[in-house]
Amino acid sequence: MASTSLICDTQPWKDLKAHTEDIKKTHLRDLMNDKERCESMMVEFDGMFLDYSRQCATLETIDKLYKLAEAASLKQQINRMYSGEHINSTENRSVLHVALRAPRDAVINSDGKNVVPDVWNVLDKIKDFSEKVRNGSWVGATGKPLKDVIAIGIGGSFLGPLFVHAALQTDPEAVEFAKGRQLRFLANVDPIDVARNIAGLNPETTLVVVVSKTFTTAETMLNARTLREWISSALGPSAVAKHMVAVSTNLTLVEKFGIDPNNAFAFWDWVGGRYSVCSAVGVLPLSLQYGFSIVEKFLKGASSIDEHFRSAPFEKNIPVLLGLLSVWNVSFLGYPARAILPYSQALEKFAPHIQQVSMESNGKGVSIDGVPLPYEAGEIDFGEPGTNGQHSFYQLIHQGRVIPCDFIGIVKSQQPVYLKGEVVSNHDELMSNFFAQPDALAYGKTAEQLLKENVSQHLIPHKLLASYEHRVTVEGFVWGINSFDQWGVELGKSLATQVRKQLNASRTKSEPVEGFNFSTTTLLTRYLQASSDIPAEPPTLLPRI
Ligand SMILES: O=P(O)(O)OC[C@H]1O[C@](O)(CO)[C@@H](O)[C@@H]1O
Repeated sequence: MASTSLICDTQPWKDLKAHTEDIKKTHLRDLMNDKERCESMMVEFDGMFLDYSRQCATLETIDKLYKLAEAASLKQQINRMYSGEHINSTENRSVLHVALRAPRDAVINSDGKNVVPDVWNVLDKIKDFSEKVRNGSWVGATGKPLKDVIAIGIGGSFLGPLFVHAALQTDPEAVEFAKGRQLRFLANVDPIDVARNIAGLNPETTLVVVVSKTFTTAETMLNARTLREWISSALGPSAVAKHMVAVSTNLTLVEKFGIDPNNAFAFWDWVGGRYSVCSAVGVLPLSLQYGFSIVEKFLKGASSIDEHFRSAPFEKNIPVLLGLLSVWNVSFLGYPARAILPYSQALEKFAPHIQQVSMESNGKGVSIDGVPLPYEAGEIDFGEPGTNGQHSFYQLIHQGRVIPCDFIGIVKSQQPVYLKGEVVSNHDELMSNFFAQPDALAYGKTAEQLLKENVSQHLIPHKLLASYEHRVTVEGFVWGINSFDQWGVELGKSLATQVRKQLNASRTKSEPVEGFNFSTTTLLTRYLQASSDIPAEPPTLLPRI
């Protein structure tokens, strides 16, 4: 395609538009009776089993979607990503999170340089450091082992690591490695989050990891200063060297903050924040909690999907199929939302993480060349683990609106329970719901007959993660947008800077609120008035719980 042309001007897009009318006349119940169709809508790779037969699509739809992919040069776009081209053109950067989990001997170039050795240097450094902390050869300022970790970070410097931590918390092997240790995440600038994080912790035995790609994010830096004060007021300023380390691409600012660059773990501008869980962003805190060997397994799983995404033909390529179906649902069937429904409590933080990966990536109104899009891109992602969601928002999906759902099932529970006298194990009970709900949605009242279907096979978080990352990429490539920048978010940040300046000026010099619209001026003024009697407290006076 020419650089300013849009995918909606291509014949495959127009064909799909026309085809939508036929599909709308078809009931999913009838589509589900076509065994041949259903069989061809099941794909398996390395322990993952995808069944997309409950999508409102026929084999003809899928064929037309492949043609759309061709028109969007999807294969070439994927190749460009893997070969380190600057596909994040607005920021003039490669997009190479796949290099973070590549095997040691892989070659992945960015700007003519193989980045894999750099990746492994950092991984080796993390392995070494986390082992020292875990075995007590790296101790705190008073000689005590550091058994608790607070990771400070927000957005991509928080959600991915939190998702993996939540998934590992009940994994029997990981639990053994984590004995006697705690990992907490401090994200919100709300002082309540600080209070909750330090509750019950002793600075003497706490290691703080400041995680920020830019090392400029206002919330993270204030939280970092707050915990620096918490440590130095208790143990003296020199204790910071033993109790604070950093993960960042900006090592200059790390040093300026007062963290020894030797205790900083680097990553690179070719890693987007929301794609950074496999960099030191996730690997460091998780290795401190569970040991590097557990985290390495995670990287290997993601790498397996990376290879699959790069090389599998589209009809067997799980992220490509997921991406094309999402485009179909959003841009052709007009369904703006998507529910992510893992039937696994261990995946409780998966939907919030994917929310950022997907919505910050593809929530765009212009094409990569700056042309306003005459079609919707991105979707509203939300979700909860089953069965909890069933008792919350499922009713609307059953009878209110059509919302495409990702049902994610796990074959083996991390913590199997089978009570004597019960008909099924607790996990079977969970999975009964997993099998029932998609059919209840597809068929209405005939769900009972379909409970016997075996939809899912073994599924593990690292593969799930990489598959979803690549799905977002596929959608972005087809929609012709840049999935790797986030200018909307940047606008919010600069407006917050203006507000911060105003609050400071009003509080310290009684300057009136100016330069904002009527509504914001009113609200700011009222806020300043109502909070004027709150005394300034040094961070050391934060409540100790
Ligand atoms: O890691 P940093 O630089 O602190 O940024 C945190 C988050 O802020 C954003 O830039 C915008 O919210 C995200 O993309 C990023 O994950």
